[in-house]
Amino acid sequence: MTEELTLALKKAQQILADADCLITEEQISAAFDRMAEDVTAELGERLPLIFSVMNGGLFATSELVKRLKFPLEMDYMHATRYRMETKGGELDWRVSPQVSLKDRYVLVVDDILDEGATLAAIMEFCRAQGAAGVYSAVLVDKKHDRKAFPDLKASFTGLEVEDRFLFGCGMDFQGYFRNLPAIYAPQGL
Ligand SMILES: O=P(O)(O)OC[C@H]1O[C@H](OP(=O)(O)OP(=O)(O)O)[C@H](O)[C@@H]1O
Ligand SMILES: Nc1nc2[nH]cnc2c(=O)[nH]1
Repeated sequence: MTEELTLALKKAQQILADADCLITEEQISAAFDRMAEDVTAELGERLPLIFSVMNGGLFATSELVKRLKFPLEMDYMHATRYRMETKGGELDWRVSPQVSLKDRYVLVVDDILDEGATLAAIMEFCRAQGAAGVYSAVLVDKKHDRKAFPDLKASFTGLEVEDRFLFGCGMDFQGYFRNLPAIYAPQGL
């Protein structure tokens, strides 16, 4: 490995060693079980189109769909507004859905609803495309009063979490740790 990569590895290892685990793997798994039950009750007979919001939504989508035992279709979209930062900026639409949403029941899956600007824009886009019903599922909803509009909620929420910068379960810290099966907050953030 290059010296640069070795340094990056050591730094990342230290961040993880110092981080607080806020939600355990067992709690995450139980949350996905509950969400899957609720999604099945609502969409099990609707042949839904499930969209993963890349990159953060990949983990949650995988965990959710493997618990859904009914016919559905999967696709993805890519919108980002945090990039390598811990504060959100303008929403950058990188990939729009490539399939028709007209008359379809759509479920948008993401890792986190924080301020909600990302999800709100995606939901509006899906409605404008003529979807018959637009639903959202997020693994975590961050508790604070900075939502894009009051009472903004996902249709299906796994867990509520305190107002700290999070990583794990799809969420990255400086590009790392999306793979971790539990949720952490770095020291000091
Ligand atoms: O509720 P908001 O404040 O809008 O934030 C939530 C969004 O932020 C993260 O994406 P990010 O922009 O970091 O892109 P990524 O998924 O590629 O990491 C996350 O995956 C959500 O899509
Ligand atoms: N990794 C990460 N991405 C986010 N996007 C919005 N909030 C967060 C957060 O707490 N962590």
